[in-house]
Amino acid sequence: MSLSLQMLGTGGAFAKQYFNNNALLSVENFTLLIDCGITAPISSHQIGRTPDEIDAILITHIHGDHVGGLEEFAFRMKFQYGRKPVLYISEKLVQPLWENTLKGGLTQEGISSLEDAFEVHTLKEGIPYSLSPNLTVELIQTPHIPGKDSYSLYINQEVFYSADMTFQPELLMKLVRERGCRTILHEVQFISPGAVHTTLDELRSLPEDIQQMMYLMHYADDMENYIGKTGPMQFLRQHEIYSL
Ligand SMILES: O=c1ccn([C@@H]2O[C@@H]3COP(=O)(O)O[C@H]3[C@H]2O)c(=O)[nH]1
Ligand SMILES: [Zn+2]
Ligand SMILES: [Zn+2]
Repeated sequence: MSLSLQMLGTGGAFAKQYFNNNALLSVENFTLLIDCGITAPISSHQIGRTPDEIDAILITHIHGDHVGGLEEFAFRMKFQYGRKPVLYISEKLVQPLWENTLKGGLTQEGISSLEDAFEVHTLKEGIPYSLSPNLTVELIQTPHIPGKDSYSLYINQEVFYSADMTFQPELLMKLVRERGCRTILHEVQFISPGAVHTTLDELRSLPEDIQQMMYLMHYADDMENYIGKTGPMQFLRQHEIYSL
């Protein structure tokens, strides 16, 4: 069963030419929104998608470009569509997402916890969960900011979707050599050192066969300057529909 991918945005946190790096992943009649950043509402609007068409949201980590659109999403679902959005999230992110990101805006009569605003499904790392009959997602914790939990995704045991993360060549090699990974959607930073992200130079150091299965995302506004400089790796384009 092939997966359909449409990025709501492919930009890094400070990009202005591209929306936040959020993805619509569809299989059969089920659509998952991977991260819901500040620009998710305007980007969805531009492609004519409304919140009620999204069956579930999954959050990788708590930065604005990944969670900044959740307040609007929850309020629209409550007041325009009369129901709670389904939210898949690491058990470790529930408390910080509510206490540090959403509590201020969403708290009112009838809403005093994350569960009051969303139908929350907590996920443990390392376990594939069935979100729909043809979609499984496994959280893989990957390093981003020290002390801040962040989770990449292993989708249907064949597609790796990186959260924001530092370069983890051993993980990528293991996924491809031992776990059947055939497609990698990876964040990229053009300027070294990566610090909290993975650089283009680091990705270019991977074996050629792994670069061939890689699409680049979460990039800066000068992406066009790097066309032709990424070896076999291709840039994902926002709003284009890919069959994975
Ligand atoms: O220790 C830090 C924390 C943050 N930042 C910047 O803030 C951005 C937050 O969103 P992001 O994770 O997509 O990208 C991050 C970086 O651009 C950083 O350079 N070093
Ligand atoms: Zn980010
Ligand atoms: Zn981040």
